[in-house]
Amino acid sequence: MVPKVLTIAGSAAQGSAGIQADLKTFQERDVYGMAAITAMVANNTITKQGIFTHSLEAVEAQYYTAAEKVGFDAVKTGMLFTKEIISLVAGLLEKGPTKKIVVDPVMIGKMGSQLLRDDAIELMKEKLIPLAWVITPNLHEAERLLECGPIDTTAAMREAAKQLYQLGPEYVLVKGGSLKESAVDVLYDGSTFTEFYQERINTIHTSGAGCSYSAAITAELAKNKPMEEAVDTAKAFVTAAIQYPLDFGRGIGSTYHAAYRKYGNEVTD
Ligand SMILES: Nc1ncnc2c1ncn2[C@@H]1O[C@H](COP(=O)(O)OP(=O)(O)O)[C@@H](O)[C@H]1O
Ligand SMILES: Cc1ncc(COP(=O)(O)OP(=O)(O)O)c(N)n1
Repeated sequence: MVPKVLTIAGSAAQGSAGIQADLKTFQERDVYGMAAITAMVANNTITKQGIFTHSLEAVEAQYYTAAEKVGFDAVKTGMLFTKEIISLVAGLLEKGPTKKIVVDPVMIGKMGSQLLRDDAIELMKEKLIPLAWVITPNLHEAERLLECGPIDTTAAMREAAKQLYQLGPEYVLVKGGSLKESAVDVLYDGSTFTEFYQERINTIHTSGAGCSYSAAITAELAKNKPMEEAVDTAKAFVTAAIQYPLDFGRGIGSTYHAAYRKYGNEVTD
């Protein structure tokens, strides 16, 4: 039986991020993907149509449909948007079938949408992050969670990972996609740091990188891969997706989810 995974996240109508990125990634990584949609984001770099949330009842109903009919071996959360949705999702996952919970604390999209309300950050720290197997903040998200100044070196990322670990997850993965020199991510398990290094690829078309990375980690965890191996595979997957991006000719384009399958992970200049 193929491993089964659920994403609880927002829909990104333009296709590069959110639920759309998660499901494409799950398919590429050969796991059975399911989705409970929290909100619909109808924004891109050209047009801003808005964000439309689902009711709590609708989010819960989707969760139970996936959990009861199919079940899941790992789950990830993405855009949760409000305190109310965070509270609901934390309650569901606390009683859920697996501890393999990947929390991507999505806050602001690269196209400028606010995907988590400011007044929801505290609850995310209190209720959701302590349930996580791994959290995957980017540098901005780590700064907001810790209410600290700029995290812009690998030394600062290590310190941030240590402090975030105090919130209760089993692992912290701080993503350095916005570092100037290189794209290094730092994994911390409470005692050991592991760095995942990649030279910076010169492109603006990285929309969906974070979602696809955490979705790939979720897929590998569902296959019972240990955390380091899961992150290593996911890093190769997302690196290929960034190296062969989709440029739609207007604004920021998308990471390409099929790239790892088609071209492997040989990064060329
Ligand atoms: N230009 C780039 N070149 C290579 N890797 C990148 C680049 N931008 C982001 N990454 C990698 O993509 C993954 C997602 O990181 P990041 O872009 O920081 O997340 P988010 O999309 O949540 O902001 C990380 O592994 C990061 O190191
Ligand atoms: C609906 C929705 N969810 C999450 C994101 C953020 O995606 P991410 O891959 O972390 O980053 P960018 O897409 O902003 O590069 C999103 N944009 N939309």
